Amino acid sequence: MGCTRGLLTRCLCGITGLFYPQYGIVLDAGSSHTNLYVYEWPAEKENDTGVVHQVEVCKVEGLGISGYSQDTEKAGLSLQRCMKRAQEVVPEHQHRETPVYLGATAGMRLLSIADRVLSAVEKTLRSSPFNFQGARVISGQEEGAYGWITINYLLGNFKQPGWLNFLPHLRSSRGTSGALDLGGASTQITFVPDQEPIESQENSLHFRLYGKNYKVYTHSFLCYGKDQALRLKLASDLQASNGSLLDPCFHPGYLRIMNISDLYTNPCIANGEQQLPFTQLHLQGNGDYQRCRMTIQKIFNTSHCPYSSCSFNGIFLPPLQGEFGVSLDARYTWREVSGASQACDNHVEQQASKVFVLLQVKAEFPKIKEKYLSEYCFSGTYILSLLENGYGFTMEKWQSIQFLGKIGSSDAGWTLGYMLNLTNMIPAEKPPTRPLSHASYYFLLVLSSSSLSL
Ligand SMILES: Nc1ccn([C@@H]2O[C@H](COP(=O)(O)OP(=O)(O)O)[C@@H](O)[C@H]2O)c(=O)n1
Ligand SMILES: [Ca+2]
Repeated sequence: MGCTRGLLTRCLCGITGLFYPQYGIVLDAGSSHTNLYVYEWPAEKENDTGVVHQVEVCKVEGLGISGYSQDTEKAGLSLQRCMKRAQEVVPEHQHRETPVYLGATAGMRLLSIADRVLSAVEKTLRSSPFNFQGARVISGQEEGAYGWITINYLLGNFKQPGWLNFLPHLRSSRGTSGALDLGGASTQITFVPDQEPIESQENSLHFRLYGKNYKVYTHSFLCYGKDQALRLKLASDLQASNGSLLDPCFHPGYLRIMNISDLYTNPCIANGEQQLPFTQLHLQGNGDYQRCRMTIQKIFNTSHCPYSSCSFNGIFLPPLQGEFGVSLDARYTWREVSGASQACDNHVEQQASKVFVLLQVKAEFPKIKEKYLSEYCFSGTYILSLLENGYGFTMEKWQSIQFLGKIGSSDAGWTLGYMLNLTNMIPAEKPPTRPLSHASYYFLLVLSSSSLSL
């Protein structure tokens, strides 16, 4: 029964709706795969007693939507199973009022025909019984911002009134936690620096949340997610090869043949192809952690910095400040490599070296897909290089990194922050103790950059 049919039905739904939990759905269309999240919160959100939390994650089978550029219809069809799952999770009488958002990240930022893929995806989402609110490619800055909001919302760092505070030990002692997101095609770093003002305008965000102002630094490195970073590395190594590569970032015995044209199919690698006298790359692993780090190092250009301090490629990075939560995807690499969710310096180094041994014993990892297993050596080493050499997490700073999977029942990715924003669930001002009769005080998210459209 839908809530729009008939006056009596509408009245009943209006009254009972006060007591039903509410739902929102966000699809995270990443470069490598899509996840659908269902969030739930108590209906009475205006007095802020409730907490928005994740009740379901459905992993879409197949490729990320940007992988269907040759057959865009399939991008839409691939989502159907998870949309059906969402229909089971959200009670039927609430389908029509439940908003659905799709946000696509770096894979789609790199795709010239992203609009065509989005149209196919929209077709599927519109045909669902939910209240479809739009499918779009979010900017790297938004991805960083929403990831930061998610982590701090879930940790209770905004000191939201009525917060359940079920994880007091993770709550940041210094106000807010920084957010690190390590994806397949891009990586984001977002935190509140001590240093003010933030030297570069495009890295600067301003928020007013629960009556407090936050000046936040963020940067998204397109092409420096681990899948694209591997391409950057291979393209760089190839320049000095004859088409055969002995690669220290793959385990001994590993063989892969790649078409050079496939390697050069995206904007991350510019114009190198024409100069190469061969059409295929023959890659042979000869795992060596130290040498792997050296080859990875080449993709971080640290030769110039127009600011007081930089990460790499001339991008401003203020001194690191406070604790950092590493979101979702790095967890995969981390969990299997180290078996621990907490990182610390020496331990990290040893574990990364161990990858090479572990990779030879596939039987130890029966559940891991071949693709991920074969790239563990590169992935683990790349993440270490990025954090240490790219962002400057030195030995003592490692203590400040927490590898997060879930906080409570919710994944620590950008999607929750995205939904909180779009459903006006984060107030700019502290809500008064007595509920207001209207929702006008909700939400004022002021972002200084013009490129960020919220
Ligand atoms: N079991 C898994 C699942 C994902 N992953 C990796 O996690 C990353 C997820 O990135 P993503 O698809 O969200 O890409 P972005 O669009 O965020 O850059 C990819 O590099 C996947 O290969 C993994 O290493 N192991
Ligand atoms: Ca992602």
